[in-house]
Amino acid sequence: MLSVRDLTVSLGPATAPVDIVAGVSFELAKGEILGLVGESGCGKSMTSLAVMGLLPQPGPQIRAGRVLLEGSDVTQLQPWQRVEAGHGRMAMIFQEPMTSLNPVRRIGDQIAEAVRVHDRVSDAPATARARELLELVRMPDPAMQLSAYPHQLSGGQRQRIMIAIALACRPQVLIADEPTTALDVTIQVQVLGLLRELCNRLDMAMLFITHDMGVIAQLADRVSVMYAGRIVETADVAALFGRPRHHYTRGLMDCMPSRNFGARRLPTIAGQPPAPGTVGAGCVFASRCPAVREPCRTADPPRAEVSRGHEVLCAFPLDDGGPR
Ligand SMILES: Nc1ncnc2c1ncn2[C@@H]1O[C@H](COP(=O)(O)OP(=O)(O)OP(=O)(O)O)[C@@H](O)[C@H]1O
Repeated sequence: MLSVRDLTVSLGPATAPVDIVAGVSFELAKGEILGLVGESGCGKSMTSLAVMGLLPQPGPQIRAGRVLLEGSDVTQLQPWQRVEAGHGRMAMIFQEPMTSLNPVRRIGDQIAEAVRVHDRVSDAPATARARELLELVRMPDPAMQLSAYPHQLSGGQRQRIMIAIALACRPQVLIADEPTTALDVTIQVQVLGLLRELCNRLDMAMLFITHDMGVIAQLADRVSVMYAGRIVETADVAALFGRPRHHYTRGLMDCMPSRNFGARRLPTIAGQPPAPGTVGAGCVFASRCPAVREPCRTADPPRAEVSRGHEVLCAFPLDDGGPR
């Protein structure tokens, strides 16, 4: 459904670009959920905005690579140009629904507006579809919610409204950028359950961005781990959590509270990721890697398929990361 190949997003002039996303590739099949996980600043949001055609302007630019939606190259098209050209549909939801919802317009009007734009229908069918969308995202009493204002809803309900608006274009691919981070844990579980159900029911693919390994474990089918603008490991969720092969992935797992029950202090990965523009030759993780060897500091690591569907960007991957 979606194929991203060698995507590179850069800041600065073309003569001296600073890469904030460097050669990112992934594939997303119908109905599949791919988790994109990594610490703050590693380039998750820039990757998703580049895929959507929504990079902030002026600012970062796609310098290389391709975004293929059902085989059509949409790399340089704005979202509305994609729809007009019949290149399929993608939608995105963000962390804080209040920054996307208009506080002085009723929920029904905001959903119906999205329906009118995409389906080119008049007010009555748009409102009927808005109600259907509220039912689809399992809002209680949809008829009444149509006339509510955003401030009358809880955080979880507002995120359901954003999902309803995103579904108005009948997306083949939904990109969710930390949509549950601001919600408390019980509501988070409900919204994650809803997203999973919608992917199954609508055969919709989802790229789910988070810094939370626990959320990935609950929700995703496959996971890509990102570090300093690169995808360093991709695998099925079971393979990645059961047998991580990149030293960074192992480090992230070692930091998970659920794996350190009762510990007085959580382990950390010493050091900081390199700032964009300071990346030199060799592996980007070399300065923090507990297993670094001399070649890692000078030669770019190879991308190897260590088992079927399990890729790792490392010259000396872990081979003993069995179940822990
Ligand atoms: N509009 C912008 N202009 C210039 N640089 C930016 C812009 N937005 C982000 N960056 C930089 O690009 C890099 C990647 O940022 P990005 O927001 O994609 O990271 P992230 O992994 O999504 O982090 P977070 O989880 O904190 O959102 C960072 O170094 C960030 O400082």
